Amino acid sequence: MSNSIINFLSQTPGSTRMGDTPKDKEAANYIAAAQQRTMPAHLASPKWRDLSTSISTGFQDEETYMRQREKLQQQEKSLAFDFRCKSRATDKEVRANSIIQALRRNDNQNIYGNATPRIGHQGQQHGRFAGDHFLSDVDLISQTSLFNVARRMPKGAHLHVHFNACLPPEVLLNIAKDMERMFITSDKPLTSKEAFDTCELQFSLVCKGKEKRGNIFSETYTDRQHMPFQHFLLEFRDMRADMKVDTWLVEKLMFSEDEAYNTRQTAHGAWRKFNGRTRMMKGLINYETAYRRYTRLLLEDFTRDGISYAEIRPNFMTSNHLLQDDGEKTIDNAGIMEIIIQVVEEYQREMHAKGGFFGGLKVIYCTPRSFRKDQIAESLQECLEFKKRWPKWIAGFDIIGEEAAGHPLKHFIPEFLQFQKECAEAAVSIPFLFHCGETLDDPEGNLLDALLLGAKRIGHGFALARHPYVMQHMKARGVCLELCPISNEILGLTGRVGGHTMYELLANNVHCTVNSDNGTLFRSSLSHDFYQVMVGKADMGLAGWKQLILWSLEHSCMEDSERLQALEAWQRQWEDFLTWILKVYGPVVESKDVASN
Ligand SMILES: O=c1[nH]cnc2c1ncn2[C@@H]1O[C@H](CO)[C@@H](O)[C@H]1O
Repeated sequence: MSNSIINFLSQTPGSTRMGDTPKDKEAANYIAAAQQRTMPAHLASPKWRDLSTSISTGFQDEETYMRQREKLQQQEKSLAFDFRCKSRATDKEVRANSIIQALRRNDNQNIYGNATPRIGHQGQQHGRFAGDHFLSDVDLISQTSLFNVARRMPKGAHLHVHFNACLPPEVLLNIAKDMERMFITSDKPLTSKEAFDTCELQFSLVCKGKEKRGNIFSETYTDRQHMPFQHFLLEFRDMRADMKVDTWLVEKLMFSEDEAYNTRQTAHGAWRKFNGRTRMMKGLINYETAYRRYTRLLLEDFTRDGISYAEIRPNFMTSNHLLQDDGEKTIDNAGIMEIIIQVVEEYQREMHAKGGFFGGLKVIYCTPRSFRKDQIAESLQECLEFKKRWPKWIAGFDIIGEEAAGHPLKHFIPEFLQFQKECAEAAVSIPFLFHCGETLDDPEGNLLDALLLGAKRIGHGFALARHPYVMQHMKARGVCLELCPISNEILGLTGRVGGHTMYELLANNVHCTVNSDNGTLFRSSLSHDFYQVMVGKADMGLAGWKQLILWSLEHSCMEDSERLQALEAWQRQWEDFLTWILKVYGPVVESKDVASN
């Protein structure tokens, strides 16, 4: 570089140093020192006090070079998010992790390696691999041993799950089949193959005499006329001999591979399909029988999936109440809370009687971000009332819906501040658990507002990696992220899990948890999200999974006594899980290793 350029770049004329370098150095030392403080004492190196000279670059021989390289690598590893769990791993955990890594290799060879390659552009063949698009791999995933392990793993707390979209679609469709007053509507008559493919269906329970009937399969069908669901099921058979009605309905509710990943799909396009599906779910869940059964089945599903505590997000709207089964009377939001509480308490009693454990469930009061300010104020009021009435059951408050399309957090600042004031006066604590940064770049500054509003956790936070200053503040405050990797992939933030920003966020020691968001629509469960987190990076292991689980318990809204109980139960389950891995997969892996030696 010529001297004149150096002088131009430099703040100090005549200096050979570039511009802000001394300050950058100071800042780098400062950050490294801060990170080092969290490192175990035996690994802390005093040389780190000055980064620019702590590592020499002139080496006389390869051996010295390699020693320095090794040291640097060790120091970097010691800053990794999973280092604490790795360095404290028990013998059993070390063995279980080697088994898990061997299973990953076996799956790559036996499941992905043996599957027929796919044909791409101009006939190019693409081999199958773990970590490819989730919906491309989902059938292979269920055949892998790693997924079997993920399913069996006790996962602690599930902190981000939308209550209307967490169980397989068949569940609500089957309940609806028995409802006499259940009607189906469509935005167009189903008179062509194209109409079957593109129609948007909705369901509603309508009381006697209030329906406006029509036949969805007739040319004259219009204006979302109601067709009894039971008639629809019978007539569908005559219309489509090529397809079972159950299959068709279930497929309507779930994202397909081509829909999510075809080259022309966009994040906004995926959200339009997503919103159509949540509208379809709405009428399937908003009546008493469905709501009760769904709550119960969800608890059973949590137990099967190794989840021992959850904070669920029902969508509360003052304009949208639950119906009684005849479609006549409505049940208000307080009635919804009562149903949830009854069903959960009953389940806990049953579990307890069987010698099992379910650590409980709390509700995150959610309301749409598309609401007007007065509606948000009303929702906040109701949330506060609920907290006073059922202190143990309300975890926090959140606003939901597509972030890029609805109101940003800053739109509601006066309402949020007023709410905080009223909470303080009532001596109750209702943390904000805001959805934000569920975008590539957070153009509206929602992450910043979440920080200023004192949010306890962030739903998603995908964009946080691009905001290092906010990120450092969040770390300092102990804010935790609720990652939803499969959701983010399907809703267009990353092509494949390996490109998810969680790996950068974790590398920066941001506390994170793993969550499923809307498993119904994504063909997934929490086990699938844990699976994806593992296969997204080669260096993920059991210690990483464990740290994410421990953070889920630590950052949940449980009371300390509840948390302690949940942690103790989880520790017992974790030991059983390790024993299970060693027993079931130890012999398989070890005999294979012997065979390949
Ligand atoms: O990832 C998400 N971000 C924001 N809102 C969501 C997400 N998933 C679901 N919902 C919202 O929750 C309601 C029930 O499913 C839906 O209305 C949807 O907009």
